[in-house]
Amino acid sequence: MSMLMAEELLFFLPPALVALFFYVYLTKWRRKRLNLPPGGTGWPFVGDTFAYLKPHPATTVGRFMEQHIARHGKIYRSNLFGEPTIVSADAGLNRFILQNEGKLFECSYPSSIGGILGKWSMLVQVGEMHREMRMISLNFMSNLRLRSHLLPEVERHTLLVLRSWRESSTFSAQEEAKKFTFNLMAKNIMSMNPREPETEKLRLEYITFMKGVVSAPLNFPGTAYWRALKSRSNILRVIEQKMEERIQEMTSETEERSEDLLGWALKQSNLSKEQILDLLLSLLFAGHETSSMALALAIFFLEGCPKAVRQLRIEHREIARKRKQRGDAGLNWEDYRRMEFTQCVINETLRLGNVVRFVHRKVLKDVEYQGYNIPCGWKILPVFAAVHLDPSIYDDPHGFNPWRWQQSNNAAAVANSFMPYGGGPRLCAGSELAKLEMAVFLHHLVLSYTWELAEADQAFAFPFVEFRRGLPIRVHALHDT
Ligand code: HEM
Repeated sequence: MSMLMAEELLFFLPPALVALFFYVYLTKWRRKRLNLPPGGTGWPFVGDTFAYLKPHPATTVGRFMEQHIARHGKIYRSNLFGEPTIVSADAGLNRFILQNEGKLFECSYPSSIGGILGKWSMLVQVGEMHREMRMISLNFMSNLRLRSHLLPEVERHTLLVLRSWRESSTFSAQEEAKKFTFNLMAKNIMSMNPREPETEKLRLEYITFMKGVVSAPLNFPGTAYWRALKSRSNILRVIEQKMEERIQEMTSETEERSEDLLGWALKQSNLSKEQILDLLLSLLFAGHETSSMALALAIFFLEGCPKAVRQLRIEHREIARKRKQRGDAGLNWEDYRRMEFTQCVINETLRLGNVVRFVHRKVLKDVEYQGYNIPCGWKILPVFAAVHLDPSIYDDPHGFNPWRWQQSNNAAAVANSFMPYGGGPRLCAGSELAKLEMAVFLHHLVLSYTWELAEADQAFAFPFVEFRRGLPIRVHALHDT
């Protein structure tokens, strides 16, 4: 038997080697003929992945990116995540990539993300299924629902967090921001109430889960990925139980429950149970990590910019005065629309903090851009952070300057380059909710407290953005408001 195998091997090996030789030769020959963007391939197998992902301050692009842009320009080639990759720090190319989603390029996240978020997750789905899930999410966060339902909910959850802070106490602002956004999403997705043991248990489970989303997909006991997969099962069990309860209750549904996404998806969509589970899980993920980090970054940047806090306080005192005159207990949509300087603070926070630094795409067809060939099958990364910190677009790009959004001299260039929520057919489905959350939270924060850093801290891109020490702050209540 083994003799036979050896003979077979001898028979097949030479043609296989010849085929391999031609494959390598043809690939090289094709590459030589193509005008690929400048760059290199880095180390065997891993390429430049580790250098690219090396943690760096969130308000910078990191040394790897800086050096590569200086050496090769804003579009360069590399080898990242095990694939030949084009990296783009070019505003025009980034926009072109996102707007041609499904035609020339397609969303393509590493297998670790798909494994953890699930094969039906909206972030990894493409085509028809993505469109259906996107429609459900957009309906759920429609303008009408934002005004009528989500605004009061956001305010209620803001006050729950802010009223739990004790005078002169020190705590992690990042943790508080995460609690706020998680509880808001859990309530609106599945009608889970803050502070209840099952909500708190789910939140803690989610922290382990999150660590796996960004870890290497090594599935054996003890790894972050393995633990995250376990957390995924535990989280799904909770969501599944909620779903079963809901199906039972469908006939005698209360008014409040019919407002949540779970009820909506069960009633209005043709999705299977498995698909709804992954949809809810990924919305919990997309809607919680990003906006909480944006909020923590705003608290951090504002602490270093007392002039902006003073201006915010003036804006929000005026809004509070008008609300009082009306005799309203809470904010209404007109109040929110008046938060103009607040929107500048939010924009500047997203520009400088870059919560989502880049997105993953693959090339579906050979593309030519600015004379460069971008080959089909390659990975391509539009890096928003590099554009947002580009000195040729933003003056003093590393400084926190919310006023730049009031009087921009190069308004058109800025408008075309500012993409914190991505763009095209996959533009963030929760961008309006995220802005609302931040604005309402900042409203009550500046009216109720002053704050200072209890310990020096800095946000780092790991590449997910996080404060090393959790952003410890000390607060003092303002009694005059
Ligand atoms: C400041 C906060 C936020 C930032 C910076 C942000 C950023 C982004 C970005 C850049 C994308 C595009 C990903 C890609 O193209 O591959 C995205 C997608 C998405 N975001 Fe957000 N996001 C934020 C808040 C939220 C919130 C509060 C929700 C609410 C649930 C949400 C839900 C989603 C969903 C569902 C998608 C997928 C859209 C699709 O594929 O069609 N995001 N977000």
